[in-house]
Amino acid sequence: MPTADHETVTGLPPGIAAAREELTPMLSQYADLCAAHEDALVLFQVGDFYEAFCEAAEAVAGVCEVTLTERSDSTGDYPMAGIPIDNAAPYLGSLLDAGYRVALGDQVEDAEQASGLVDRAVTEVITPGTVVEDELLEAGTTNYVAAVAGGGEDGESDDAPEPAPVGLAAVDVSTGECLVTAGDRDTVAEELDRIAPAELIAGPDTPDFKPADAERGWTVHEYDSGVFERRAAIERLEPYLPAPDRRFDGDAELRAAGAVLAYAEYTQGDDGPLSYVTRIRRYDPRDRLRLDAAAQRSLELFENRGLGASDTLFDALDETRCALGRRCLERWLRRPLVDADAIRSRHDAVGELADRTLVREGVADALAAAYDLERLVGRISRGRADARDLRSLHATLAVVPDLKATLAGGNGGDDREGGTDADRPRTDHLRDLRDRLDELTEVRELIDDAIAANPPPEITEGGVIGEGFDDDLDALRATEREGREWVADLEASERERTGIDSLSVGHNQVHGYYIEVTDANLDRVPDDYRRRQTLKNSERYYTPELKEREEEIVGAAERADALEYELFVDVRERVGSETERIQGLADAIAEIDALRSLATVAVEYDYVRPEIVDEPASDTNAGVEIEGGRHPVVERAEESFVPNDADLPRGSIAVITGPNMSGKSTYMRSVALAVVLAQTGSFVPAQAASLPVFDRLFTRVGASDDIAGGQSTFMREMSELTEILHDAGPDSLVLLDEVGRGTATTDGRAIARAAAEFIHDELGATAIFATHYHDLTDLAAERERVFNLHFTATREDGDVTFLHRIVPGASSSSYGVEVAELAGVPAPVVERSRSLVTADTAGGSPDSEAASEDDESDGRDAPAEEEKPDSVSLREFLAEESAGDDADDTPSASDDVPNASDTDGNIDTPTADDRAGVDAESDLTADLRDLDLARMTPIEALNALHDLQSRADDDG
Ligand SMILES: Nc1ncnc2c1ncn2[C@@H]1O[C@H](COP(=O)(O)OP(=O)(O)OP(=O)(O)O)[C@@H](O)[C@H]1O
Repeated sequence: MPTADHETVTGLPPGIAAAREELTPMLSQYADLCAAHEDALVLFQVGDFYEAFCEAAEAVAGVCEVTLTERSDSTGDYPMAGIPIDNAAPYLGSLLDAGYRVALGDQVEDAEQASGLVDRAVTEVITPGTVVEDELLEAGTTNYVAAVAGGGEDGESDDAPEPAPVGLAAVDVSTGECLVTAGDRDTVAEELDRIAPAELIAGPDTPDFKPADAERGWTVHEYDSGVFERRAAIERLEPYLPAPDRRFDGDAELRAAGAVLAYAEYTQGDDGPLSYVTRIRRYDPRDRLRLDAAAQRSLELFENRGLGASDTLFDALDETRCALGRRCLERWLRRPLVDADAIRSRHDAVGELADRTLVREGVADALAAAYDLERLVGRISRGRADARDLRSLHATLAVVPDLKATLAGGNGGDDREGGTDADRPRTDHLRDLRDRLDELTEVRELIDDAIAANPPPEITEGGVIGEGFDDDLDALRATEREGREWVADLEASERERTGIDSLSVGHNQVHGYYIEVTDANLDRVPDDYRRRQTLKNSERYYTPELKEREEEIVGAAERADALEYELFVDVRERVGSETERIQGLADAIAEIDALRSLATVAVEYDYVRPEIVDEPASDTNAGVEIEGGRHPVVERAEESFVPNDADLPRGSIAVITGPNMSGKSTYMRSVALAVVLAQTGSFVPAQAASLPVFDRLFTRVGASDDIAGGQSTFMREMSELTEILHDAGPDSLVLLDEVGRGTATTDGRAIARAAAEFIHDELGATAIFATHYHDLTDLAAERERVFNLHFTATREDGDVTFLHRIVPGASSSSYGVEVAELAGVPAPVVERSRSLVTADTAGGSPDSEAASEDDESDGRDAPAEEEKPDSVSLREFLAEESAGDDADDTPSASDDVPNASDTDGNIDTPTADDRAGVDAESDLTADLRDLDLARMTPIEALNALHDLQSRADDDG
């Protein structure tokens, strides 16, 4: 994230401003462009370089690591730094990375034809969110610029019962995709995190949105407040869609959409509407499974900070063959579906492609030749495409007939039934996609006829238009060709005519064609030779005829080049007029590739189609039922992954205990990932699965598992918990992994318990709660829909083997000391820990492992440990805490605050004095239980805890 203050080097550099009155015309032109682009660093074309001057030059030299030179003219010396236009991309990339917007001040007039100063204008403003240069964009990704806007006066009326909605609009300028939505502040913040724009445009009444994850954060850019106004937004949007004020749900959406398009147009040279933004898609975030940034991060959907960067769910699913498919798959995974029929429809298609191996492989082969149509069509409509781009479009269109035939079973057929081609594809979904494969025959033929098979990268120097496309061009080329042939024959004919064997015919840039005769033969030079140039040992001549031919050749070549350019631009525009159809084709290809990718993964990694149960939660408690479920990413890294079942009725809470490293986190993530996969349209890694449709997925993972910076980890943990307790409902799936671990154990376990009770009693969400606080397993006895699960490990001669198998009931040992030993903690420390644990547990509970094994026969509803009274005193809490179940707790700052257990020193054997405080502590416990966590801000929660802790100290 850029942090530098660029004020001194965007807009007019102070050094130039100071000398403004006496600048030469060229620098004065530079100053004008700078003044008109206050928010950008202007790069000014001088010949083959983009130059910057004064302070801007220093910035360019520093960021791009190029030499700072000086331009001297009659008015003074100016620092100058430049980057080569031919190889500008890496330098522009560095400037964008450093947080700059860059305005390209190009020469817009042929330098040779200009009389006086060449005209220059800003043709493009390159910004992190609107960059379109292929070299600066990652293949197969999206790059959004977003704008957020309030609803204006209407939405902010004091009488409004609801908080004013916030509008959000995002455009990918490289592809033309445009999304618009609105919601309350939290919803929009979540959507922003999901979209992860590279750049955010802020208006006058825009709330301040900070990225949840600094590494995926955006650059915020304050932009002209006028474009956020309602009237301006309507005018801006009119060319894109008729009656825009009736097409959006409220002014907030309208203003955001108007503003983002205004900014996008500005960055593309302010040439008016972007013709390739043909579909402005409104959506409601509630129509998709809501996965906030914390969930995306902890489920490692797109990034994995622990393992290698490629070990993410997305990578595990990505078998796409083209950039279109990759982008589509990413979109799907960021926004899984919540409509059961839509989910089943994708499953149908994946199932069909999984069954029909030849079709799947045929489609893969065809798609491998597909280029990124979305970006191609963007370049074509922007008038930036070259002849090679049109050829790439042609190559992509050429695969469409194959793709259609393959999907119809014609090119590969049906390996299962070996039947005829009738009525294929079998599923509506694939049939519909096949029908949407527009062959665009006219466009394909036009490109094939017009554009040379292997055109050069330049479109102004000829060679881009094929033979036979245009009669005038063919005639010019014929003239040029004949002229050259005539010249090629000239040497032989002149040698014969003059008898000079050493006579030669040549050409150079300055003098054109010439006939060269050495000094020894000058006496034989015919009368019609005219002298052109004298060299050391020879003379160069031309003849009137040679001159005439030369003019013919040069004239024909020049006119041919100009004509080719005109023809090319015309073809490009004709192709551009089909933008919408090409985008429709791109969408269909993208979906086919994404579905094929999911099918390939399903076959290769043995996934199963999940049954989707979509009765409302109130009608059935049918919840998550998974047989032999696996973690899609971890299973690929483990030699032998142990599959586990999951049976989670709606509204139930599974409390999972077990040793460190036994697989608790992996298990709960497997369940959540099965839900995400199923709702994305994918099959799931399991032997069988039946899943409800969830509308939101929340995760809260323990502090030590969460390395994201920013807030204090405990603070962050509490903010996320607050959000869950506010927003989760009966259709939510909640994962809580070691909640409370970021603070002192006493506080942590109190929060964990209170949160679990609240989720059960008030929210009715389905939840999995992994914890080392073993007393949480009591909840199974106290609450109807809470049950215990645990992971087992075997201990032999002090060695621990993790079985990674989940079984009903609770476990009480965390094997923390053994894990510490495995990790290489020095032997004396391990031994001392062991003796402390033994001392603490002496006279304590029976062998808890044996107890929990017994519980297995009781099924999941049986409480695993001894029944405990409803209300546990703080003293008992503390005594339990000492039972060695939290040996892994990360020390935190708050651990330093003395609490009852710390000051006591011998917590297993309370003294008489201690007992005097029991009543007070019971009050404390009651107060603790009474904390209404869902309605507290994190700060209030912290203060309350601090207060309780101080009272515990005073009482003790
Ligand atoms: N079902 C499984 N089969 C095989 N290996 C597994 C399985 N589950 C987990 N593992 C392995 O065990 C390691 C630890 O798993 P995980 O992080 O889920 O344990 P944990 O119980 O949550 O540990 P902690 O309590 O210390 O956070 C994983 O990194 C993985 O390599």
